[in-house]
Amino acid sequence: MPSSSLRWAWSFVRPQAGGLAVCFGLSLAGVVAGLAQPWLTKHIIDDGLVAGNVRLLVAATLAMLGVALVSTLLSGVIRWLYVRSSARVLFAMRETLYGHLQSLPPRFYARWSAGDVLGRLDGDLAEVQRFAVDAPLSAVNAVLTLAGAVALMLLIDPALTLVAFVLLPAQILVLRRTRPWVERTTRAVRDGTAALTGFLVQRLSAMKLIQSAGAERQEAERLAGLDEAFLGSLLRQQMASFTAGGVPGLMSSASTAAVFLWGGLQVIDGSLTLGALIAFTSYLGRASGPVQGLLGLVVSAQRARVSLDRVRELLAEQPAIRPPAVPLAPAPGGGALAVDGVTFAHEPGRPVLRGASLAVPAGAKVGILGPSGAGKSTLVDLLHRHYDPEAGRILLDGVDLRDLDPALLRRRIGVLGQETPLLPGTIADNLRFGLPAPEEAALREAVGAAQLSGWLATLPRGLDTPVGAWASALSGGQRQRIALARCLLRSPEVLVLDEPVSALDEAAALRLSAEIDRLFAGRTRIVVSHRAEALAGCDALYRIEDGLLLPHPQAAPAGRKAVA
Ligand SMILES: Nc1ncnc2c1ncn2[C@@H]1O[C@H](COP(=O)(O)OP(=O)(O)OP(=O)(O)O)[C@@H](O)[C@H]1O
Repeated sequence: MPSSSLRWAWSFVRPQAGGLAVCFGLSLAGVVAGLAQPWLTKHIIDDGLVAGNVRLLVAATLAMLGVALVSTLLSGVIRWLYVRSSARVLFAMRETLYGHLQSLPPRFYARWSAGDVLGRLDGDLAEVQRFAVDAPLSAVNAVLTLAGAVALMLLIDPALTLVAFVLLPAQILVLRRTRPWVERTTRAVRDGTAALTGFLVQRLSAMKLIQSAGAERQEAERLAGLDEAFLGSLLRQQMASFTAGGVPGLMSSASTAAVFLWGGLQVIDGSLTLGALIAFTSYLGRASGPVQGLLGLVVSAQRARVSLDRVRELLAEQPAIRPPAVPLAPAPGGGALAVDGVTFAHEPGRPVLRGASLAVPAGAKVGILGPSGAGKSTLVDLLHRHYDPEAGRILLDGVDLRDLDPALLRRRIGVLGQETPLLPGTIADNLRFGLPAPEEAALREAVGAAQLSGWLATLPRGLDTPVGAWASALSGGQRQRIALARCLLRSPEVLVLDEPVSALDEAAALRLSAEIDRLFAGRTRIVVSHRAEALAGCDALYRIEDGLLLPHPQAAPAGRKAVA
């Protein structure tokens, strides 16, 4: 495993080192208690039963009971401490990864399937955490048990101990040979899980389309096809893991059989007591667990390595913007925007904007027209600093967006887009989303201005209606109005409207546009649309053509009402 990956995993384990160290210490006590039992068995048989010593028999049996009690208590405490530390490691990893995902641009979310990201955030992280925390604990446990058991076995019969472990080098060799196979098949299973989760996430959100298109059977068959492919990789991975674990396991059983044969012959000729053979085989049983465990750790290390690589692929994705080390204070100016020679490409060599320029005076309403795919949404994303221009700059009141605190910039420039995503929670939660704690009065005012009051009055729980159950029951207009109220609550200096009324019928679109004009009168507005009539009433019109922003003649049909 590359050392940088291990360092990354270790940085999450280190803060839990205290709790884990206590686990290690208690495990040591547990190992000693575990190893005492076969020794007591030996005394019970040889010195109690065979010698007819009742006092020793009772004492040793009581001691055995005490040891069992201590072992049980210790394992309870260890489990509690272990789960607490281990879960904290997983949570810290997941929170770090989620923080990173929050810094990634829309481009990332367009390229990666939700299922793939989820798979890495869930299954892969859990695999890494299991290895990072379980492995050291099980390794220490296994090494201590093994060392103790082997020492006691050597004490009982050195030659028999050699017989017990003669196949160990062969077991290690099998594991080394099967390693690439296990890794390859594990990656295939992880990828298959991601494909399945991705399929389900996409299909569940497009169920209405599937039903309308009558594609239920076709989609069910697709799922069955994915399941079939997944089963293939799962079986291959299981076979690889089985071979890597099962063949050495078989060798262990052969060693145990040899010990019984050799040791049994010694008991028959009187050179070994029956109690000693029973204790020896009991230690061998206790030692073969750790040997299997240590060999199994190699397999789980291989699986963790695949998962760690997959997690680090996510971490390697770069944010598109870097916040300034010391943000500049916003300049007073009332929201004048300037796009100055901006060039930007989503993919190398295919610029969407090439030297585009535009000046929007404070308080003006400017329309930007462009056919589908011209780069309108890309321009909006640049204005909201989801990306930075490759060349040129965008200025808000004369300050480069790159010099402003991104959170503050996104508060000052509001975007009302085509999509109006709602999060689980109440309607009020959705309105307040991202704001510290707006006054109740401000909330009511925004609701009134967005003309939501009438509709909310018909809901038994009003603003406290949970959106989760309702989201899909909300009409396009209701969603748009929630988005508008959310925007009003944030009171941006500049409002960017990216086809915000495209989901509405013409009459509703006209009404909402007129309201937006009234509510944001005097503030800078940029309206983006592919329809010229949606841009009537603008102070100036531009069109996006060949990556440039060119002045466009006012084209609203005479007598038509202004549309924002
Ligand atoms: N994440 C992305 N990766 C690669 N190319 C992209 C990405 N997003 C947009 N593009 C491309 O950039 C170009 C401009 O897209 P954009 O979404 O800005 O156009 P638009 O004018 O807003 O179109 P529409 O009116 O259909 O929304 C298109 O060719 C699009 O395919």
